[in-house]
Amino acid sequence: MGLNLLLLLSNSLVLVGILILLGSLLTVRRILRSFPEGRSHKGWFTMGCLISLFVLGYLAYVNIFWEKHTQATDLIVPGVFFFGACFVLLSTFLSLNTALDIIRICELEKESSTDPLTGVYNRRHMEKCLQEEIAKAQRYKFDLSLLLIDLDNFKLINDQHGHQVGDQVLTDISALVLQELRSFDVMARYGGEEFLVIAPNTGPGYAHILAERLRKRIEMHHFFVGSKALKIKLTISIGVSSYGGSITTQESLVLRADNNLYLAKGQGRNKVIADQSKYPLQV
Ligand SMILES: Nc1nc2c(ncn2[C@@H]2O[C@H](COP(=O)(O)OP(=O)(O)OP(=O)(O)O)[C@@H](O)[C@H]2O)c(=O)[nH]1
Repeated sequence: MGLNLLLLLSNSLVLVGILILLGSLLTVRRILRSFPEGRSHKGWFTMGCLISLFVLGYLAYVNIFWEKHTQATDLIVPGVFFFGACFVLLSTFLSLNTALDIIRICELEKESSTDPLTGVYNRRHMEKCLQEEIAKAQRYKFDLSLLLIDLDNFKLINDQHGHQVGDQVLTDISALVLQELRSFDVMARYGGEEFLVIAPNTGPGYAHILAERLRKRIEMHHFFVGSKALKIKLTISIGVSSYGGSITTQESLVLRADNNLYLAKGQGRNKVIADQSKYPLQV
């Protein structure tokens, strides 16, 4: 191999290697933008610094050995540099794709478990959570309560102010209720204007207190909707049920909460009826 060709080849391998490393840095930048702050973020930042150091090393190498490659074996180091850079690019590229795939899967999972209007969980996800909580209550003898919340005379809001205002009220109510719950409580939209709260580690007494707190919070609230000029008052009724006795299944828990909600509506609305044995379960 001629000397000029040897020099051209060895220097090109290192220079192209530098370009490939710069390409990897761009990929690392995209990964950093995709990840929230945290351990992975710090790890990828370190990776970016290391790649930058590699670039400096490659530049120093070309600078020192620009005309010093005289035999075929001198191609080994530039070759290792080149394939090393390819390896870094491939690793970062595959990591980026994996990260984007994971983000997409998380988004799909979130979409499939949340209600698009209010952002709280949907009924499907609620049923899954409830099943898990019942299993825990059975196994570890934990308390468990359900709160079935229904907006009072909500049809009137839709009829008087329109469906869009009704939607806004539903969204605001979800946010208000969520503010009152603990992080491990689960709130789901159970139906049109019905919400269900799963309260783990919560017995009948505290569930009743929680439901009363929610009822009062909504009663005191002024809903400003539309152009904010529209001030709406609204109340909710809540049926509460608690795990224990004959109520040990998903169906019986929901049915008891539903029966209690029915009683609350019957007693004039804006009311909480908690699980009490004096009300027989009506199937
Ligand atoms: N805006 C809006 N309205 C909804 C939605 N889902 C259900 N609704 C309305 O909720 C209303 C429920 O009416 P009803 O079942 O008669 O209950 P209510 O008027 O709240 O009366 P009570 O429950 O007996 O106090 C209906 O007008 C539905 O159209 C929704 O996603 N958006």
